Amino acid sequence: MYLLIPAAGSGKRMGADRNKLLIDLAGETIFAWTLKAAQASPSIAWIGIMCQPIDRPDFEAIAQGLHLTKPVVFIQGGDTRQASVYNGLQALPPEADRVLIHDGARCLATPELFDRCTAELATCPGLIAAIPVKDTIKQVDANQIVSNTPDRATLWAAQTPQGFEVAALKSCHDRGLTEQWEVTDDAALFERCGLPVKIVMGEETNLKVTTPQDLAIAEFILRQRQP
Ligand SMILES: Nc1ccn([C@@H]2O[C@H](COP(=O)(O)OP(=O)(O)OP(=O)(O)O)[C@@H](O)[C@H]2O)c(=O)n1
Ligand SMILES: C[C@](O)(CO)[C@H](O)COP(=O)(O)O
Repeated sequence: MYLLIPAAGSGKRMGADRNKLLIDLAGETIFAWTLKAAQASPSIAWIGIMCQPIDRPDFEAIAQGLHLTKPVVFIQGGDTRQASVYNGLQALPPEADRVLIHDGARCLATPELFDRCTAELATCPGLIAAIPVKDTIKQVDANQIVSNTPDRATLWAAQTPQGFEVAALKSCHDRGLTEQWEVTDDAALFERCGLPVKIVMGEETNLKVTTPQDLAIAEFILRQRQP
């Protein structure tokens, strides 16, 4: 399976002075933990990393230090996650017919999750890892008044990996560009184009390291995993 890792963000919500993927987390960078999971997943055969030029030397050094056995390609990132994935899709080898996309910031995803998504992607054109929401979710209007309480049984929190047929996702991204859709994940483009997106059970621990609080929680989870 081909894997694209969007890693071209800046980490504004982390409040760091550099890409948050370069922050230390339990002795490794966030980026290194993500790469290690991809390396340990038998189903992943090729890794493309979308990053900003300023971060590339650091990312290359980290990847080199991990002695990865899989081909790793660095790709110019874009101004948004959507643009970074667009660039990643253009850089896939022509023989790539399916692809997994996994946020560099979701550094706690297990190799087993990658493998489950890979296996499932043989059976459908699009999928996302997701978990059922535990909270009661309120929809709120512009005046901060609750307008609706959707049935929780229908609500799932989207994660990555997200996997797709390459040709279909490329045309969804092209349409997104033409129609100026702005989305926060690739599944949203698939959905807007009327294509089905299947759910694969995600992982409670597969959080996206977004804020300093997430960093502390991620550190706790990683320490628990260490023998
Ligand atoms: N222009 C961008 C923006 C984000 N990402 C990547 O998309 C993933 C999810 O984005 P997020 O967690 O929001 O990262 P940042 O954009 O870095 O964070 P923030 O929104 O707080 O600035 C991250 O792995 C991030 O590096 C990307 O490849 N290109
Ligand atoms: C793709 C994603 O990780 C799914 O949960 C998420 O949508 C990334 O979006 P963010 O707005 O950058 O948090």
